[in-house]
Amino acid sequence: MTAFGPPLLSLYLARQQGLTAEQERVRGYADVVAQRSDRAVSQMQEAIDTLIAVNADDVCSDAMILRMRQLSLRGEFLKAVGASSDNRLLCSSLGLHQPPIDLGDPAEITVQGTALRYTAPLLEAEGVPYISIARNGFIAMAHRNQAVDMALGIDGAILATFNPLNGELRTASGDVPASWIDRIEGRRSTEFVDNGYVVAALLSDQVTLTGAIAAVPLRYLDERVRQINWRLLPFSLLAALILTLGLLYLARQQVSMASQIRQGLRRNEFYLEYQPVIELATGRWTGAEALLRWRRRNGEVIYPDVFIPVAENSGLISRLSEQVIAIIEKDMAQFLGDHPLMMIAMNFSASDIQVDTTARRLFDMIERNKLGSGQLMVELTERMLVDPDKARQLMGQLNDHNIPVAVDDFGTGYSSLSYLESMPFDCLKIDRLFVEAIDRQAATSRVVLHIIEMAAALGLNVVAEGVETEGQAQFLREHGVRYAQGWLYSKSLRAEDFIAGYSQQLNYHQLKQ
Ligand SMILES: Nc1nc2c(ncn2[C@@H]2O[C@@H]3COP(=O)(O)O[C@H]4[C@@H](O)[C@H](n5cnc6c(=O)[nH]c(N)nc65)O[C@@H]4COP(=O)(O)O[C@H]3[C@H]2O)c(=O)[nH]1
Repeated sequence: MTAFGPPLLSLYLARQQGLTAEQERVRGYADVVAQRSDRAVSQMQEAIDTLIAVNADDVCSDAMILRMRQLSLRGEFLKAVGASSDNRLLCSSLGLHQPPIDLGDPAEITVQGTALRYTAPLLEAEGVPYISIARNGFIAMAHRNQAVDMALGIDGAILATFNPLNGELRTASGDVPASWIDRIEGRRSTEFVDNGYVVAALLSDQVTLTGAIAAVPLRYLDERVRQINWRLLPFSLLAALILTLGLLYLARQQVSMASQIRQGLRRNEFYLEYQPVIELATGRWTGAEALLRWRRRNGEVIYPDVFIPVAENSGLISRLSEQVIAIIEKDMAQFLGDHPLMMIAMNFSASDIQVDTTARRLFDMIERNKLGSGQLMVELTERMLVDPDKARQLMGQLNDHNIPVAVDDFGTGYSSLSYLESMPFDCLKIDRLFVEAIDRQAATSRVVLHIIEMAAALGLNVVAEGVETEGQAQFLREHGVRYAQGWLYSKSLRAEDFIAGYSQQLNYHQLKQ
């Protein structure tokens, strides 16, 4: 499934890249339209300025008409230049108009007094409307569609100009929905996809206030995306291959770690360390948590966070749990017999809840060594309680054998108070995360108080995990927590070091009394 990621991503990227490129292209066309429109207007303005500057008494004299002809030939957009009065064309570069041609009312008159017409007729016979601007008795005309009359070689492309002040279309080479003009909304330019077209609309910032629009049918975008896709395909296939190989490698690693665990079990490479649990009020050692370690032949020590998940996924965890029980028996049976108030806690995994072989091994071991009630404790994490019926059944069996049960890493899972209430726990272990927060005055530090209150309400013993500072210990003591473990007191110790350490602290406390 993951291998589909790169090709899908490349399809998405091709579409995005294609759209950006197509929008740039369409924007370029709109730019050209605006520039042509500006050039036409500035040529018309210049022609009018030239005629005004002559300051002729007779604006339609032969000399003036000759001048008009010269001017109209000069600019590529100009079609005619003339003199007008009272909305009538008196004469132009085409000659004297007898009678004068009626121009009709202007469509707009600018603040400078320039009259604009978008449909001014020049010669009725031609029947082609011209745009014109008129000022101070002179008029200049250009072909109305000149700005948008370009051979783009794109079937179905639309070019248009509009008046940004009132949103009216001036010239267009196809159907332009009014909504395209509205989309500019106070911006200088915008690009979008609408109604089957990639559209660009912009305002000219040159001589005149002109809006320009260019639109190209979407099928050209699809073509572009196809081209980009072909270019990206080799890379996406390569990425898919690398990803697949990476996943295969990880899977093989898992498989090979599983076979190494099997080998480790055969070679007795696993051992336990014991982290003392102390009574917060006195500092006395009351027991320990057994933590599994794996020392490989090359001397490398591997921690449970690495190998426990692999053992769980490959069905090896029960064999590990059995080994833990066997090691506790070897390391601690004698010690526990000699110190009936000491307790060792071991971690159960999720599958130890599903099948009761681990529990039965534990009962046998306790019986064989005649260990006292509560000398072995089992820790279950909240996440293991997803099957509450199985969990309750196991806890019932453990209680019958006087084995207390602790809920481990409390607060990191999803248990609610009511959920916790329905499970016969004896002890609650506060996760290191909440203990760490005590010193930092973070919002999480308030959570620890709720956890303590909850445990008190349910009559549970509380052990705080990961205590590293005297400040944390003080806080926990003040709030009624009885037990703790953490580096403030001791890291986890090999069995012989734990036993030696226990004797030392016992002597210390006896001397103190
Ligand atoms: N930073 C800090 N860490 C502290 C401190 N005090 C203790 N720790 C570490 O916190 C972890 C406590 O064990 P856990 O919450 O039961 O969490 C355990 C437990 O869930 C699991 N585990 C360990 N041994 C076994 C085992 O025999 N069977 C199973 N199923 N799981 C085990 O692996 C987890 C990790 O164990 P470890 O790596 O040994 O890590 C241990 C311990 O070394 C402290 O003051 N500061």
